[in-house]
Amino acid sequence: METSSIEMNELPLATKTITPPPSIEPIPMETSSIDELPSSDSNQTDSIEAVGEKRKRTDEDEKPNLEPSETKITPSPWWKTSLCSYFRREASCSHGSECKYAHGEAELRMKPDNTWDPTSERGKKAKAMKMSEQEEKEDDEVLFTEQMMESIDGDEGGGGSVSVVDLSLSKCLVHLPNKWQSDELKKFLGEQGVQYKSAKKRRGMIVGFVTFENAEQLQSGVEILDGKTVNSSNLKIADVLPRTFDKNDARKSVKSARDAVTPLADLSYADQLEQKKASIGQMLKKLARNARKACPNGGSLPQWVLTSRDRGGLACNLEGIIESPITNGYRNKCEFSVGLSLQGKPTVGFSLGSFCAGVTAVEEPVDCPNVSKIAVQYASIFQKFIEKSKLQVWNRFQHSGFWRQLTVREGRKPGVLSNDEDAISRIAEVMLIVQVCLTGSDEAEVATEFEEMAKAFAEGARASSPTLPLTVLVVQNHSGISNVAPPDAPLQVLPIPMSDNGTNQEQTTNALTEARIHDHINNLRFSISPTAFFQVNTVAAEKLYSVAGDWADLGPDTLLFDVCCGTGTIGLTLAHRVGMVVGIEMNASAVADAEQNATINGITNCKFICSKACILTITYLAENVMSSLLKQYLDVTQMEEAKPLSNANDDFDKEIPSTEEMSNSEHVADQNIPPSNTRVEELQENEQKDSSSLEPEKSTKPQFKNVVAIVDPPRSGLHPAVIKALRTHPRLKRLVYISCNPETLVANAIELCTPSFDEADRGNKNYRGRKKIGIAALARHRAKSMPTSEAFRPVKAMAVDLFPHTDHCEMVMLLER
Ligand SMILES: C[S@@+](CC[C@H](N)C(=O)[O-])C[C@H]1O[C@@H](n2cnc3c(N)ncnc32)[C@H](O)[C@@H]1O
Repeated sequence: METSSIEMNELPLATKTITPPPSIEPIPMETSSIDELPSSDSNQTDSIEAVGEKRKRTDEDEKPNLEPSETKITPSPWWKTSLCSYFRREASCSHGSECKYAHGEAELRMKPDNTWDPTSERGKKAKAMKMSEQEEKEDDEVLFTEQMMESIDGDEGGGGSVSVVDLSLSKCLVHLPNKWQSDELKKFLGEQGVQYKSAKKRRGMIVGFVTFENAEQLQSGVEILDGKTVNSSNLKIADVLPRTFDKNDARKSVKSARDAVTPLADLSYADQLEQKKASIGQMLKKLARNARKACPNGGSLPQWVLTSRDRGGLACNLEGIIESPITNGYRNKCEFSVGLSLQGKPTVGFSLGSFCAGVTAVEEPVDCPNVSKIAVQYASIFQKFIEKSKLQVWNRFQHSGFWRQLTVREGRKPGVLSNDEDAISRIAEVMLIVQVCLTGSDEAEVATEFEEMAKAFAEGARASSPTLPLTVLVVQNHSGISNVAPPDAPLQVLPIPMSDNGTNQEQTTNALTEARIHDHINNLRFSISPTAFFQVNTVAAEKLYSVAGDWADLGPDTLLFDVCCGTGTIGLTLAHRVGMVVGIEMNASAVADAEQNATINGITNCKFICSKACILTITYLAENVMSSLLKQYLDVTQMEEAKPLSNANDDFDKEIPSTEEMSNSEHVADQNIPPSNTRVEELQENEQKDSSSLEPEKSTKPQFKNVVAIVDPPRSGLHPAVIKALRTHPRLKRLVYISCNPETLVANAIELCTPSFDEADRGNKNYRGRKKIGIAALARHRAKSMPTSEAFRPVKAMAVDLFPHTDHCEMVMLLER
């Protein structure tokens, strides 16, 4: 089987060597056994930048400091607790029995913390068992923490009392269709012949709640419903955990905020890196497997697919994983939900699970190592304030309340890099964004609350030791279902009261009109507005951008497209290495930031293009702007050659995916919900206006020989039409894909890297099947309709860990043709 553990152990050797400081012993990279043997320097793993390199032989290795029993020295507790990379690869090792690493599974010992090398068979088995235990637990209980039960008798307004509901006679039904409401659930129960007292279901959740009249009804209902298939999902029956249950009850295991937000926090950082590298390796295998299936029948397979077997099934070499220079408190942006805790207390922190799965409890951000100390302090100040506030916290079931979310954004001083202990001194600016729902609120009351809130933040910041920076305080009004507000949700900057220094004079404020803070990347200063994207781990992002820049093979005659450019970070940090940068971004304030950032850094060879619409805009922009700019900046003879083999725009209108298709492709995972078809003309009109300034002015423009694109899309990946635009521009020979979601990178790479089908064999690109299919399968389907064009090939990939303690990881892939 291609995904077998043996193959995972055969990840290719890294070619990129990121040299650790001299005092640091290299770790045995290729084995995936990156748990180091302990040395006198307990911090050594923190300084090692990448794993994936070959283990290097050193003099130290020749004279192992941890001798076997022969020398009468007690062996280290770490002796033979990791597998030896040489032995694994070569079936021999020059250290023989003296080797401190285990030669095979039989020799392997358990680690002092009672765990096994995660790359060993026993390690993998233990991990799989832990995961399935976890899943079982999660399936058995649904954490139900809001007032739905109170209104279960049919009072949608929630006016009932929890005492009327007997929880021992209540059950949760899990895996119900998302769209159903109480009426559909009741109808379904009736059709199944299930008798019950009351049934409740909210749209947007997969969980419904049913209360029975007595134990017999409950038993019969469970028998009928358990495992029943509804819309191709099997129903599960779970117990209800009420909001008031005893958290310390050992029978009920409930996730903590730490488990929910930083699920890997209990692993060593070396093990986290190893796990992430292995998972990126799996993605590369998935790409090769799917590409093989996506190639036209009867044609020859591309070389990179044929040679994937030589690389253990990987689509291209995985060069290694670059670790984050800081692992604790690294997030420069933390979004804290406001809601009720398990005990029903107004809380500012993290949700313990997804609303869709019936979870709304919010717990304080205790022991979450990715959160900065400043952010935790502000969350606590805000929590104390809302405890006394007359306005209610947000209730997702009832869709009511006022206080919804607190976002803490931090800006670093230039050139300072330190560990978490210095976090406060490293942060120069802080922006607080408080999300509220103003619907139905009293203006005067709200004004008073805002004033009190600003006072509470200012006093809290001053009372902290050391004093916390507080630069901007913004309120965002949002009434949508989830806390993810659209970028144009109304913002209001609140004045922050300044200290009166003990005098009784009227307080002054920092009445800012512009809400922005600043951060620094590669010695450039970046201005960031409230809703603009900025990588949350700035120091690790520098490493990510530097890999992308190195792989892009830039030069003075390069025209660089920075697709999904945000505040312009990638293009601006690489501007000095290219002739011209064109950034494309849909968030208007991010584009304004990008332009300002070019100005404040004295960069003149960057152009940023914006549309405030959705994913369709970049489709249009990517295709039209790119061809327009190609005309401007590439010489005419080359343009002739560069004519796309097929007109990428001719079926633009038809390119709009149906909602069904979008949900199949999971392209709706973030906010990029496509506009309705009726808005397309309007969009095109606007974009035509935007791009009219890009009409050819050949005489005045420099000519570029080399066209490179760096794409950095959101989790949903690139829209199919953008993929087509990139692929059908023959001048674009090199593409660096940065991804925060390797699953969508794989899907997009299938379309970019598989050969075109003959006209006669082309499929219909829009998937109309009734069955939901995975994104890779959908990409294979779409690949069939790719206009005739030269395919890219994956050249190399690198994992970059921007998110220690979580299971997310960035991935960079170089594609060439
Ligand atoms: C992962 S961020 C990368 C931003 C930037 N490259 C950086 O590193 O700071 C993705 C960006 O793509 C933008 N975006 C999302 N969908 C887009 C679309 N359809 N067209 C243009 N930009 C889009 C988002 O607003 C966001 O700024």
